[in-house]
Amino acid sequence: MAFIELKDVTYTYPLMKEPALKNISYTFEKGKFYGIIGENAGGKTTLCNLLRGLIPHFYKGKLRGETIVNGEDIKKVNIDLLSTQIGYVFQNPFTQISGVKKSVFEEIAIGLENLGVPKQEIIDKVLNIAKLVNIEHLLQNDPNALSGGQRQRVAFASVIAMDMDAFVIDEPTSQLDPEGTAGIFEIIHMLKEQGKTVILVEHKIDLLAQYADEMLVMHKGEIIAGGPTKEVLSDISLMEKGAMLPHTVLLNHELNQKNIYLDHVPVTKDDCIRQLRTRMSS
Ligand SMILES: Nc1ncnc2c1ncn2[C@@H]1O[C@H](COP(=O)(O)OP(=O)(O)OP(=O)(O)O)[C@@H](O)[C@H]1O
Repeated sequence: MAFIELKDVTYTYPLMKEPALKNISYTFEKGKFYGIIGENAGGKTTLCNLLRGLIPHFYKGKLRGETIVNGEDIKKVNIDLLSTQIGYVFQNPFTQISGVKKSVFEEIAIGLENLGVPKQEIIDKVLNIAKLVNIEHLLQNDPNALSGGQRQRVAFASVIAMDMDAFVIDEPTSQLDPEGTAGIFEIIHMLKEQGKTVILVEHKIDLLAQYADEMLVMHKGEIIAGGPTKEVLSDISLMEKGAMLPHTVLLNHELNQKNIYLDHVPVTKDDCIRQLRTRMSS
């Protein structure tokens, strides 16, 4: 079932000549996990701003085409209502932290309080999420005195605490080490298992390849490839347009140069190992 439909959308920020998004058409279905990749300044964050309704409700500029959310044109959708349906984890965790709360606990609880959730339910939810995101030990700390990685976890926790239908998440692991990154991916995967729609901008392509149902590749404001993850990431030519591809796809390419061919292009490590084992034992 379609959740967000983009129909030939072109968007130009105020005072800019070049559009940041060009002729974008794509359908995001309910309950799927979408990964967005592409070169720097390719338009990924701008696409997130559109999906979350910040374009056109917050960012003005020139917008052409249609964005349909749950069957309704986004121009007519109430942005406050939308913010209770689609959670947005911003790229910069410093933007997300409210700056007005004295403890991490209060920071995570802020959205739930605004929704009028009963006090005991708020406490249970915050403790639960803090455990999931591994920030229990920070709950009494000042949110403004956290490291970048800690802020990123708190920002992420405060959004997923809201238990929305969909999440637009822009580079949630940029400040995290491999262990922290793997933890965030596990939680995102869990959200998907709960039937949530997840749209994730991320540079860590090997993890995206493992979890995402569909991938979109952006280049100069356009979606140059979009569809099932395996199909999209098998296309080695995307590297010429600045897209990072999984290491296994690069390895497969090297093997092909030496006339060694696997059954299909492996986009995950497990698939690659399986295929190599089969080949070596035959
Ligand atoms: N608020 C803004 N006002 C004017 N131009 C902007 C604004 N935000 C982004 N842009 C421009 O829009 C284009 C797309 O930027 P965007 O941040 O969406 O790309 P991105 O793919 O998310 O990049 P990155 O990977 O570096 O985060 C860039 O040319 C950028 O300079």
